[in-house]
Amino acid sequence: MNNYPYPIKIRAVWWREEDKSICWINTKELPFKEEIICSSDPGRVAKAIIEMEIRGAPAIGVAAALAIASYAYKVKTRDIDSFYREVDSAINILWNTRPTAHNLFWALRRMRRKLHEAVEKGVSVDEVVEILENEAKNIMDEDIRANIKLGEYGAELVPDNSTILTHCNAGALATAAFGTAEGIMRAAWYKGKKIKVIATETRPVLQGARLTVWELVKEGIPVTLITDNMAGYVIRKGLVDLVIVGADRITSEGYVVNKIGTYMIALAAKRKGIPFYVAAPTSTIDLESTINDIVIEERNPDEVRKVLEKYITLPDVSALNYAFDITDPDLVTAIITEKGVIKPPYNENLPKILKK
Ligand SMILES: CSC[C@H]1O[C@H](OP(=O)(O)O)[C@H](O)[C@@H]1O
Repeated sequence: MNNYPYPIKIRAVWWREEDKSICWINTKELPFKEEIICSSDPGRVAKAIIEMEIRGAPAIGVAAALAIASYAYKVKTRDIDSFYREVDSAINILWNTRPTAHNLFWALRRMRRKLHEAVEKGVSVDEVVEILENEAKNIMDEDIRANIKLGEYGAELVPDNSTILTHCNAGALATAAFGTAEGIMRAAWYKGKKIKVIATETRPVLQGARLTVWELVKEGIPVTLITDNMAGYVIRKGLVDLVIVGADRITSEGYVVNKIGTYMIALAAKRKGIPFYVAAPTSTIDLESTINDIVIEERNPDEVRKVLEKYITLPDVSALNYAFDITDPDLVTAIITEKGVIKPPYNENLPKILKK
């Protein structure tokens, strides 16, 4: 299952064989505390996703799949119809955690399909449990391999001695391992390219300051932290050679849904004439969706009113908290996936690459 071509130093979520549970690093506590939590309770995993202990589109999908496989071991009934109902209700709990990342629904559809197919075949509960475990582990392993593959494709686009700006965290802490945007940085670094990274802090949850900085320091990759509102100036000043970000959903037209603030960075990159790359496994791409189907998660406004749980404004002031924004296809230089680098026109080229 393993033998990956690069060292896997950080994982966001993983399977614990001894008790068939899902484990995760609680990203809310990073960078100052590395807390590991394990559970077989889909409700507890759902809470972890909602409260962003587990976050990042691919990581959310892998976590949901592992949670279903783990819960299946704990269901007591041997009656297949009751078993189906219990596992299906667990899928619904995880389905309703966060609305934007396509990977969550992509992973849960795979688990539900395996469950349905197995029950239709009339296999025993024990056999269904094993099928679900295998599917969840495949989803996790496929994610890691996809990140490594897209990392290698992307590394070819990274000039030696270049400075990459990234937003939020699309790293090992947003995926099963290795990362997407940070996966490209890792692959380039392992291939000996002398890269530097500028990471935005990424208000309000500070994924950049807390997670991307922590990840890149652990890898020994030079990283400089900036505030979100510095991004435009450092690009204008010529300190950035290329931008690489992750994605939570990519529509059939090539609209990219990503962390709030991505759109402004894409506009600045376009104005400066530097490449703006989006790194995402194909599990992020939803060819069935258009811009009209995008749901932008609105989170608790207190995340905006506070920094690290301390109010920075009047507690009852009105506040908006959009977790994501939408970047137009014409601002995206290329979409880098495990199946290759996709160039515009995306509405034509996305289907071609996904059929490969
Ligand atoms: C590798 S995709 C990571 C993607 O997910 C993040 O959002 P969140 O931290 O709210 O889950 C962000 O949009 C990243 O680009």
